[in-house]
Amino acid sequence: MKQVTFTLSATDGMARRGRIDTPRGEINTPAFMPVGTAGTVKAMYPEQVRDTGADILLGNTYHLMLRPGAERVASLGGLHTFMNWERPILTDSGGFQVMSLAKLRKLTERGVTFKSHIDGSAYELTPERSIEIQTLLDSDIIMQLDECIALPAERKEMERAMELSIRWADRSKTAFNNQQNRMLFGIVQGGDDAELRSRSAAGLQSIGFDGYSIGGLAVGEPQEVMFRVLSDITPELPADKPRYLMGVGKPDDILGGIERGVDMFDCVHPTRAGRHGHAYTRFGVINLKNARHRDDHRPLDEASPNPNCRRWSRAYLHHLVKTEEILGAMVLSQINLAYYQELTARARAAIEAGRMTDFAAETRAAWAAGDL
Ligand SMILES: C=CCOC(=O)Nc1nc2cc3[nH]c(NC)nc3cc2c(=O)[nH]1
Repeated sequence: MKQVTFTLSATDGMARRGRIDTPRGEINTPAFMPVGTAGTVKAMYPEQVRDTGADILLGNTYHLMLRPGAERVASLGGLHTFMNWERPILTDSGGFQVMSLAKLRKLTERGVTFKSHIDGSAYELTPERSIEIQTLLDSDIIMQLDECIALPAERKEMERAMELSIRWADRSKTAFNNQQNRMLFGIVQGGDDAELRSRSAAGLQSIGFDGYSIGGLAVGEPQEVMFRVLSDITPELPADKPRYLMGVGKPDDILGGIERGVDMFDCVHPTRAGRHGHAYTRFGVINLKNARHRDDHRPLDEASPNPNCRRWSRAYLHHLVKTEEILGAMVLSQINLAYYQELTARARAAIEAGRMTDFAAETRAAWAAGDL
């Protein structure tokens, strides 16, 4: 009997409020998943990540298979024990990062061979090996190996990669061997072509997955292209399965994705932006590198529920960022992750109350009015 299940509890337009129940705890959707690339959400203790409101975090197969290695993590008790995060973890299949990070990549029907960007050692990633790695990590939600191409692209190229990803989806499903204690997601590809996207969605559903990721987006296309693809494809996906938009995004991307029926998001942006001195508040993003903050004794937002938005002056945060002090990365990573969790928590409440339209309008108005 499947121990990881999705329940839809409310809808408002295309927006959905749901919950994924797993042996390691529940995931409230819409959900934002902090990225814990190499077994750590950078500059954060796992307890702090939980305190921001995160139910689940993401681990990257590519990084972990290179260092410390999937078999080593398994021998040390699995990724949850290794990193002291006992709640759910989603892992990616590694395909995207092989194509964006690895050297000397060779992609064939079998899979992809590559050289590590760290020490040049040789690896092979196939649909079967990716499932094996994610199972060794003991991940709660795992991904098929897919081929994601950058946009813009020729239709022939989008079609080739989409069809390969469906064949790899089938091999991934077979290798998954119907494990009951974790979910396997298929990944919809097809670039910005509605017909290819429809074929991908139909092909994956005929194989059958526990959830459906929407891949091949946030790869350089304008936001309106991403939104059009989402509006077209979410109605073609099963209503009773989670939808996960990979690698997205900034707050306005996430709000637009929720409005178009997406349940799960992941992005390095809040933590990476924090390390680069950008703070997300309900008024929008503030660049604390800017000299205008040098004498500003005001906190970021004294009405925020987050103590880190109330206890530090902008001048001090500016100082930490300019001097590249480690505390700057710590404080701003926490502020940004907490903001992303506050945004998704408020969206969940709005959908339950049937006021998603008002919530979206109020949120965008605050961003526009931004007194930064
Ligand atoms: C990430 C979780 C699972 O990922 C996979 O196993 N494969 C995969 N990852 C992606 C990651 C992306 N990031 C962005 N923008 C920052 N776009 C992305 C697109 C894909 C994609 O099409 N496939």
